[in-house]
Amino acid sequence: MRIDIITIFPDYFTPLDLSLIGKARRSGLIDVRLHDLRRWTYDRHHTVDDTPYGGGPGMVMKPEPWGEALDEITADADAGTPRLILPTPSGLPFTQQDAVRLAKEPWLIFACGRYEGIDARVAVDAAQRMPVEELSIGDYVLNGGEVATLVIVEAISRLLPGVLGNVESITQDSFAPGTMDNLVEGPVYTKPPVWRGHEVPPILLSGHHAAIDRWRRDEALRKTARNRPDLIRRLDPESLDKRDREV
Ligand SMILES: COc1ccc2nc(C(=O)O)sc2c1
Repeated sequence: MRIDIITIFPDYFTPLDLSLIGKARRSGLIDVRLHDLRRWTYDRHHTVDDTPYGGGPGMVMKPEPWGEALDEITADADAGTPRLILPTPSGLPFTQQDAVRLAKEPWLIFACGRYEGIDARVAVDAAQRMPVEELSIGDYVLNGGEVATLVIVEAISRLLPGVLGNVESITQDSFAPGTMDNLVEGPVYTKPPVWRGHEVPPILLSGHHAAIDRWRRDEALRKTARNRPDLIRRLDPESLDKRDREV
């Protein structure tokens, strides 16, 4: 997968050099390219923003640098057609299902807004040449799209074949499509079996894998009901067995 990130703060993305994603980049599994938006400005101050039409507080990102940046980056005709992701508080909620869907894309471009946002015509103009998605990582506002892009890129990249050593862990993730659809993970434990008087639930030491799987699902249902009743309401009743309904 190729990922282009356009930002006025490229240094925000040094975390993508670390850990499993950094390893995947070095092995060529993921091709991440950072672009400083100011490269497409030509005044002395490399201006990327201006006052909003209609008045109001703050500044809006000018369309010209974005248009030229997207033109140049997407001119790479051999790379196919990218999907443009615009992180914004007003976007559609980004979910694990979106991560699974976007992990199948060959080429993503992230446009990191700052200030009050990017001139709306940038998305309209880009949509004439590629799919465009406005996504939000949550009901709160950040100072820009960089942190949201880091979150989305990590959620997607970890699903790519070869990035995580243990593929099995993906299927047990919270929200993972399939058995964990709309469920959060229950508690996890490791050695020692007793720590400060706190015992690991004996079932986990029993070696009875079917019973352990059942216990884990029970705990996931309990934790989801406690912390995310909104997800419980979304559960497909058909996906619940008799035991699930008793939990
Ligand atoms: C101006 O660009 C922004 C500002 C805040 C913000 N908050 C996001 C979020 O997903 O919460 S994305 C995003 C982009």
